[in-house]
Amino acid sequence: MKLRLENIGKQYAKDVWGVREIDLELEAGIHGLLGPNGAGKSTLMRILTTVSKPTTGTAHWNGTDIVETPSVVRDGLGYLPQSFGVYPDLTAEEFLEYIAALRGLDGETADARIDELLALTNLEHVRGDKLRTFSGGMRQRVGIAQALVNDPELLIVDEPTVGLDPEERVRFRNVISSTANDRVVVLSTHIVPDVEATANTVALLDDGTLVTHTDPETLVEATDGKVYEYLVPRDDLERVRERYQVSSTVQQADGVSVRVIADERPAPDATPVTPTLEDAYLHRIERGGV
Ligand SMILES: Nc1ncnc2c1ncn2[C@@H]1O[C@H](COP(=O)(O)OP(=O)(O)OP(=O)(O)O)[C@@H](O)[C@H]1O
Repeated sequence: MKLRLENIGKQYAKDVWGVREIDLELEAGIHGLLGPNGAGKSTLMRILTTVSKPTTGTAHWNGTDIVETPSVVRDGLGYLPQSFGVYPDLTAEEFLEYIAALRGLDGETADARIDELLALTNLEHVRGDKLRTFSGGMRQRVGIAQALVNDPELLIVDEPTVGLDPEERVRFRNVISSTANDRVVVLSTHIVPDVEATANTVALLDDGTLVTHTDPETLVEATDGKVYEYLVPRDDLERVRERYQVSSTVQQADGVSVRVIADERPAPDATPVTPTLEDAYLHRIERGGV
């Protein structure tokens, strides 16, 4: 199972490229497509889902060109778009039955699959409830269930946790984690913890180009020795921000504790700390030339 992109570029207008020169190889597992707004994630997802054609390069799914033969992707694709419309008057079960029918599953197979998916997404207890009564997080879990109805080899999930509360976010990540067996999952997001909790690899996009594609540990290791914490007077915070990439701040009685990414110790009393994926992300995005 392999998705292979070579030199993929998408040009929207003269001098306007959504993505450029993307080389990427994705095998079974969860792959976080991470980048700030405007980095090119949606552009790349549209190409992967065959909604849009690349201007340059080639994309192959298991060796078949997806531009020439989009059906190789479409037939085995599960997709959860950013804004997932639901039918408010259907129950969760009815909605999944409807999707299963659209996907051509026979009644018996559909029933078994829907039971399985409702269990996977922790929605068994509300299977008979109308979707209008569901929270945002529950809807997203229905979204994942519908994307998995045909047991797709390629699952694409676009910004799935936006607008969810922290508890739902964790729940959703757990569901995503349990879907990765024997399929390629592409999780597009600008929320680093989503990727930290689930992804086997991270493809970092910035300004339309691929900054790096590696596993999260390697990405974090590359930031080793470059993250510091120290206390600054409140009035100095702006100066620190101008000089360094600030990963976080914590207000304290005697000033602000800042966490910065810096190639050298930013102040005599700054303590080196263990980097997180968020630190590594900021480090690479900054280096990517913001
Ligand atoms: N239809 C379009 N016409 C012109 N420019 C576009 C079009 N779609 C996207 N772009 C530009 O391409 C670049 C990448 O956009 P894209 O939507 O792929 O980024 P993104 O990473 O998905 O960001 P977001 O999270 O904000 O959707 C941006 O500079 C955007 O303005």
